[in-house]
Amino acid sequence: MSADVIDGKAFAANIREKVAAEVARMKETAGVTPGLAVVLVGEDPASQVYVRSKGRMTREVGMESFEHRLNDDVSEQELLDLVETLNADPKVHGILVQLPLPGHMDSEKVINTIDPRKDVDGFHIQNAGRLMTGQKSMVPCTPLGCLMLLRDRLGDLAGLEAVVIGRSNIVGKPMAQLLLNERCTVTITHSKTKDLQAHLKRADIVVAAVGRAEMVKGDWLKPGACVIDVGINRLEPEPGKEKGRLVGDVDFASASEVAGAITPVPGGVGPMTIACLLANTVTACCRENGLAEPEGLTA
Ligand SMILES: NC(=O)C1=CN([C@@H]2O[C@H](COP(=O)(O)OP(=O)(O)OC[C@H]3O[C@@H](n4cnc5c(N)ncnc54)[C@H](OP(=O)(O)O)[C@@H]3O)[C@@H](O)[C@H]2O)C=CC1
Ligand SMILES: Nc1nc(=O)c2c([nH]1)NC[C@@H]1CN(c3ccc(C(=O)N[C@@H](CCC(=O)O)C(=O)O)cc3)C=[N+]21
Ligand SMILES: [Mg+2]
Repeated sequence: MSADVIDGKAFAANIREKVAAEVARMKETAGVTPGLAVVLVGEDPASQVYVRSKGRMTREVGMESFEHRLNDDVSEQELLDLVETLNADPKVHGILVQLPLPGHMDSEKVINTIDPRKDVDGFHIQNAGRLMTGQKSMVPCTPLGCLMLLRDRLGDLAGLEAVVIGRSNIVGKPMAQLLLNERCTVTITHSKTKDLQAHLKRADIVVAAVGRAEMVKGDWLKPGACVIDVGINRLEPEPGKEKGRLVGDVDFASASEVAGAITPVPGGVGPMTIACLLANTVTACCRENGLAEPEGLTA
């Protein structure tokens, strides 16, 4: 193996330490405690684990955590009412509504009901528009975490060729926008892209956000490329095992023979997403209270 393995877990722990120090300072100097509300609709076990670990880490950095669990047969109006209540609650500085929502709900409407100043996911149309036009915004957590890892590894990204695989509103598009803001030359690829491998062969930076287990192979990559694997895919369990292994969208074994650096799954982008969610909550709370924003926690 030639690639350096990027330790997202350690990097994320470092960010959470910075967040914790900031939270302590805010309590002491301004008497405010940042609060994060997480809304989970339905009983999906994987989502419940994710919400629990977010809640634990929120409390570990000294912030307040508010968890709201609704049955999946709740009406859209009841969810909208809860969002409005959280918008009006001065103890809540960040609101995350876990996606995907049940099919009978209009996710766009729910997201756009969140007060954009409390939209720590950065999914509200105002935040997406602000990011696109270079105005101060809340930046989506997963792309922000990826950017932090890339900057740490590569320094100035200007002029580098970046290929983003996937064009979702929550990962691919904001990721591409952040890389463009860094003045990379950015290509966004997707399921209708004709020759993905031809694009990847030129890429100094690859961000894979597809949702297809181990799709990207090592011989598709430019030697020395920096590979950020966003995918979270659960394989079928091996015989006698209850749970399948967690893998990314990149075939780690072959890719690590060719890449210069690569994030593992688990232990790469996932922990960064949670750390950036906490960082965004601190940022939102500082803005709300007219406090100086900490360095190094935003894009
Ligand atoms: N680590 C973390 O913190 C997070 C991880 N994830 C994970 O990241 C992955 C992507 O998530 P998300 O963006 O929400 O997924 P979506 O399903 O919304 O988007 C997937 C994208 O991949 C594209 N795609 C599908 N098949 C191919 C293919 N064969 N070649 C090229 N592109 C393809 C799709 O193209 P098209 O648009 O044409 O259909 C689409 O744009 C998932 O595994 C998810 O679990 C997500 C969020 C956070
Ligand atoms: N409104 C909203 N915002 C999101 O940011 C959001 C969402 N909905 N819905 C689901 C996806 C997925 N996502 C993950 C975040 C962290 C890990 C994570 O911490 N993963 C760990 C390990 C997980 C494990 O071992 O089970 C890791 O990769 O090391 C995974 C997945 C955020 N998402
Ligand atoms: Mg996110």
